[in-house]
Amino acid sequence: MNTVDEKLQPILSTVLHRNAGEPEFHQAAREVLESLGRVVARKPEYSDEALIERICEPERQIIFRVPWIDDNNQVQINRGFRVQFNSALGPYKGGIRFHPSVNVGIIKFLGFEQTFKNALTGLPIGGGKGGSDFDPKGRSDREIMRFCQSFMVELHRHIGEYVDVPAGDIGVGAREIGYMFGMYKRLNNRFEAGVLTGKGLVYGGSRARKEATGFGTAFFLRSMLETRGADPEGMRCVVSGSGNVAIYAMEKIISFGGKVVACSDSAGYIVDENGIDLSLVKQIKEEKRGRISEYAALRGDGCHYVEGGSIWDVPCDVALPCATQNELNGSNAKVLVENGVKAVAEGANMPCTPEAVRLFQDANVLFAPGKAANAGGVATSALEMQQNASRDSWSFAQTESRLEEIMTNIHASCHETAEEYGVPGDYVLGANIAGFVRVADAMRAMGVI
Ligand SMILES: NC(=O)C1=CN([C@@H]2O[C@H](COP(=O)(O)OP(=O)(O)OC[C@H]3O[C@@H](n4cnc5c(N)ncnc54)[C@H](O)[C@@H]3O)[C@@H](O)[C@H]2O)C=CC1
Ligand SMILES: O=C(O)CCC(=O)C(=O)O
Repeated sequence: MNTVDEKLQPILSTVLHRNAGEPEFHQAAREVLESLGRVVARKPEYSDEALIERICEPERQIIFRVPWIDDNNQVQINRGFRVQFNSALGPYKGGIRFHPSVNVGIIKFLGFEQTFKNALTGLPIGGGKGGSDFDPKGRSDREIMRFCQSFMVELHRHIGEYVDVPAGDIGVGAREIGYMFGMYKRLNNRFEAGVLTGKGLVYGGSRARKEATGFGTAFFLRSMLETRGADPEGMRCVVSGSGNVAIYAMEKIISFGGKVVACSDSAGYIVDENGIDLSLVKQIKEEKRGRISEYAALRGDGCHYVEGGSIWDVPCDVALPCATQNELNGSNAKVLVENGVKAVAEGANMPCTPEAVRLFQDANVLFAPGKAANAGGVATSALEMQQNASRDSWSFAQTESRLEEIMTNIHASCHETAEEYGVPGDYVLGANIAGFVRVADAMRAMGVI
C-alpha cells in the first residue's frame, strides 16, 4: 500500500488543513505526495526552500459572480472560478468546466493535476483550470450564449495569450469557446487568437484538437500494451461517457481494430455486441445533444440500454473511463479484474478512486493515470497556440503526427521514470515524478517566488 513519506507528512497536513472540505484536491495531492517520497530520498534538494509546499499551493484563485438572464426573463446567478495553479513552465493553461457539481475544490484538484500533465507534454505551458456551477443541460442556445458572455465579462481581465489560456472541458466545447472568444475580442478590441484554445477552424482553431484527447488516450494505451507484446487489435473495450473524450477514444480504438461494446452518459449505458456504431453516437451526442438511451431504440437488435447501473459490469479487455472524477470505485475495479481486464487508461481526470487504482496495480493490470493518458488534448492546445503565434494553420495529418509523437514521448518518460525509481510498470509514480521534476527544476531556477 502506498503511503506518504514521513518527511512529507507535514506538507500533506497543511494541504488538508488549508483546503478543508475539498476531498478531490486532498485525493490528488495525497497521490502526488505518495510518489514524491522516492524523489526526496534520492535528491533531498527537491525538498529545499519549501519547493513541494509551494507546488501544492495555487498561485492565485479567483471566484466571481456570473449574473445572466434566462429565457423567462429571470435573473440567474452562478459562481465562476479560475484557479491559476502554477506558471513555472509557461502561461497557465487548462480547461473550463460547466457542471452543477463544480466548486473551488474540484477546480483546484483539476488545476493541480493539470500542472503535472502539462509538464509531461514537454511544451511551455503552466497549469490552471476554471469553470462554473452553471448547468447547461436543458438550456437553450441563447441562454448558453448569454451565460458564456457574462462569464467572460469577468474572466477577461485575468487571462491573455501570455497570462492564462483557457480551453474546454465538461460542458464546454467549440460552441461555448466561440461565444467566450467573441466576448473577449469585443471587450479588448483585439483579435488575440492565442487567448483561448479549442476554437473553431475558421477563426484560429487547430485541426485535430477536437479529436486529440481521445486519440491521445488510445495512443498511450497502445504504447502501454506494447510493453507486454500486445496491441489493441481484437480487444474488447468499454468506454464510459459519450462526450468529446469518449467519442474520439472510441474512434481511434476502432481504427486500431479494437471492438468497443459499451459507452454511457450520466443516466445509463448501452451495450452493443455488434460493436458501437460511432456515427450514430455522434449524431445523438454532437448534433442532437440527446441522451445515449436513444441509441438502443435506433440501433435495434444486439443492443440494449441499462438505466443507471455500472458500465464496469460489462466484461472487457480494456476499460477507458472517460466521463468524470471518481466514476470507477473499488467494487467496480474488483469486477473488472474478475472479468479479466488487461489494461485501464484514464481518459477523464482522476476517474478511478485510489482503491480502484491499487486493485488494478495489485492485479498487474496495466494502469495509465489521466495526467499522462489524457495529456493529448492540452498538448494539441499548445500546438494551437504555436499555430496562432506564427499565424499558420497545419494539416490534420501534420497535427495528428505531432500528437502521436508527444504521446509516445510521454509514455516513454513515465515508463523510464518508474524504472529509474525502482517500480517498473508503475505509471502513476512515473507520471508524478517526471512531471514534478520539470516543474520543480524551473521553480528552483527562478528562486523563491
Ligand atoms: N475535453 C478535453 O480536451 C479534456 C477532457 N478531459 C477530461 O475528460 C472527461 C470528460 O470530458 P469531456 O469529454 O470533455 O466532457 P463532455 O462534456 O464532452 O462529456 C462528458 C461525458 O461524461 C458523461 N458523464 C458525466 N458524468 C457522468 C457520470 N457520473 N457517469 C457517466 N457519465 C457521465 C456525460 O454524459 C458526457 O457524455 C473529464 O474528466 C475532463 O476533465 C481531460 C483532458 C482533456
Ligand atoms: O486544452 C486545454 O487547455 C485543457 C484541456 C484540459 O482541460 C485537460 O487536460 O484536462
